[in-house]
Amino acid sequence: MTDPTLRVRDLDETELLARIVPLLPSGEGIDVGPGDDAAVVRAADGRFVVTTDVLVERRHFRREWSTGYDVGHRAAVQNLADVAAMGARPTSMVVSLVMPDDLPVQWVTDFARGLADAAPPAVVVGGDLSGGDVVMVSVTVHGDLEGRAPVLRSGARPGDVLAHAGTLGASAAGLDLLTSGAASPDDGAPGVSNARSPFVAAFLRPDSPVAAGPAAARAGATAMLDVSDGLLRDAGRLALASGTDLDLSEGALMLDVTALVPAAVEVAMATDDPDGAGRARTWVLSGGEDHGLLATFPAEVADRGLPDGFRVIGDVRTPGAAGPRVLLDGEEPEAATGWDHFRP
Ligand SMILES: Nc1ncnc2c1ncn2[C@@H]1O[C@H](COP(=O)(O)OP(=O)(O)O)[C@@H](O)[C@H]1O
Ligand SMILES: Cc1ncc(C[n+]2csc(CCOP(=O)(O)OP(=O)(O)O)c2C)c(N)n1
Ligand SMILES: [Mg+2]
Repeated sequence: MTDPTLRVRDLDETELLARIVPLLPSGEGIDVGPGDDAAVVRAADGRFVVTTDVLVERRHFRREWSTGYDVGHRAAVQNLADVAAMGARPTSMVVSLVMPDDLPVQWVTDFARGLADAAPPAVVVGGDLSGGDVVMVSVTVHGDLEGRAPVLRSGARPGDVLAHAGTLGASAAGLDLLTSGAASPDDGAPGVSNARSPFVAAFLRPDSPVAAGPAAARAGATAMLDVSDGLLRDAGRLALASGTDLDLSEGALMLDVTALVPAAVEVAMATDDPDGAGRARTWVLSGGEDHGLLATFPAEVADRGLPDGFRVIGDVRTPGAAGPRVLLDGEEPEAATGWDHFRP
């Protein structure tokens, strides 16, 4: 265990890297890993998938709530989900970390451990360190299409089924539990938080069904994306790209809503809100950061059986005069809200 009083400013960059790099996952297919000016990674397919996302302190996480381990885990998962949503297998990632100089070194090594636990099947081949006023993480992940066509957002066709793999609303429930003060994350072991509430855990360390992405592609998924900003908002993006309507079934989402009712009641009690249970439905429809996979499949594929983890939550329809949009049991939802960085 690192001395908890040791700060990033007590070490130089080389010493800090010497503590981080041995913790990172390495593996096959890498000709040059961390330590040179750049990495060299083999790309068997002749193409590679690449995606990047940032996490910014106070915008995506708070250090009072998230340990370094949590942030490392989340940074990996958020990016792996984007590769999976193309139908690809994640292979390698580069990770950049900006941090204030009073950040404990233990936070940084916990970050590396969280990253290492969530990254597989991807390995870490490099990154960058810099000082800054807040903690900021940028991850770029590469993926292997294994000879298949990528699964785009634009391929849904009327008659396809709409399916989802992963959880819906649990992360948003966890965020509201923490924001309202109904739950606290500090009941875990130091370093690796061990939140007692499964919802808080879902928020701090989301779990994306990464292997379901390539499985969906192999099964013939026509379109796919990961749900980061909320089901209605992200489904709207898929509908627009495909030029179709997507009709969600309220009944198919009932179990997701029911699972969140205990959390909704806790938040309602903490905030004196009489419409407590209504929150559960809002979390399912508009909560983000669960990083489940939303995909469309031809009806024949659904008849034969969808890949593991996927279940039908709606269908794809010819758009009406209003243009491509998302419906709930055939009706326009009251408010298609979700996360937007510039118009919250
Ligand atoms: N600064 C940027 N420069 C170029 N392309 C960008 C930039 N920011 C976002 N994009 C692209 O816009 C699309 C949507 O981004 P985003 O909403 O972050 O996707 P996701 O939710 O999958 O992470 C992606 O294809 C992304 O690569
Ligand atoms: C402290 C804090 N407040 C609010 C949120 C909620 N939140 C922040 S970003 C976001 C949406 C997903 O992030 P984004 O950067 O849009 O990811 P992308 O769509 O690019 O994958 C949500 C729901 C949070 N995670 N942490
Ligand atoms: Mg993004």
